[in-house]
Amino acid sequence: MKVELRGVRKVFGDTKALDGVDVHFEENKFYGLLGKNGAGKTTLMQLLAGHTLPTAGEVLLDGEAPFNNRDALKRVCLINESSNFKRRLKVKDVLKIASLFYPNWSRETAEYLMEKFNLKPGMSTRGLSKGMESALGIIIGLSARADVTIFDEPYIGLDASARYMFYDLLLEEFEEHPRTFILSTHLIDEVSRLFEEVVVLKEGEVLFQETAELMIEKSLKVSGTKEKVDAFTKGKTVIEESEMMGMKSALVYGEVLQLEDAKAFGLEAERSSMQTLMVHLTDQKEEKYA
Ligand SMILES: Nc1ncnc2c1ncn2[C@@H]1O[C@H](COP(=O)(O)OP(=O)(O)OP(=O)(O)O)[C@@H](O)[C@H]1O
Repeated sequence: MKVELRGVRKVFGDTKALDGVDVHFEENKFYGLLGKNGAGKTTLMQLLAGHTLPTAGEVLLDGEAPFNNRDALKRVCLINESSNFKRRLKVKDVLKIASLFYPNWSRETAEYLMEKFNLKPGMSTRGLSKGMESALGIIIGLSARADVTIFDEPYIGLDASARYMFYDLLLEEFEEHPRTFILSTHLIDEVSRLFEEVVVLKEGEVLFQETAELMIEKSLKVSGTKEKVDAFTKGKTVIEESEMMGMKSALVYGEVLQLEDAKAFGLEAERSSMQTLMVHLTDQKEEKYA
């Protein structure tokens, strides 16, 4: 399923949640949707899932708007931060309802994941802990096998080992039953190995859309004497630097840079993590590194 937003604006009162967003998501690719708090990630995902209408512009799933479009919505599954199952239902009833809505629903996957997350069919949704609620959301998201599967920080309350199990399950599902995954998270380094492509939002706009590999190859953290670091970084875009007693380190971003080039300068050099890059790129006042 081809997914795109064209010139999308979404305004809430005086707040521009999205402001002229053009972005596309290809079939069967794994995307990270990143940005600081309030950047517009949830708004974008809700537009894709047809939960709301854009103020201007178009949201298109295979050329059709998802809002009020039952056929399109059956092919998209959005799992939120905490799905908040407010009604008094049993876990098995929630799964039954989901299975009736999503045409590609996999009962085997649901059963397998229930075991993995230790959820029992007879449990009442009211009595679930935050982590169990998140697990139930994840079970629905993966068992639905929707062409476009979107997770908006779905791990609230899950401990580290359950989160890593979730990432492994995502990878397993992606390999065995490819579909488009869009995952929004602030725990970037935990999951960045899964991303093929990254869409970064900043203040309601797309800062960039890039392959994860290229994003990392465009970063270089160098350290050494101030003199050598300054000589190496001259003419390059430094997004973060620090100095102490004549020694300096700098994070450079923007063009594909080789570790060997920095080492030939007598510097220590390494790639940045995606999380560190995101912190500095989205904190920049001007987008001078594009
Ligand atoms: N229903 C709403 N009513 C009013 N303002 C809203 C509403 N939904 C979102 N906003 C505002 O739109 C902006 C973007 O919010 P959004 O939730 O999309 O950001 P986000 O990137 O998902 O943030 P976070 O990482 O904190 O979840 C914020 O300023 C937010 O306050």
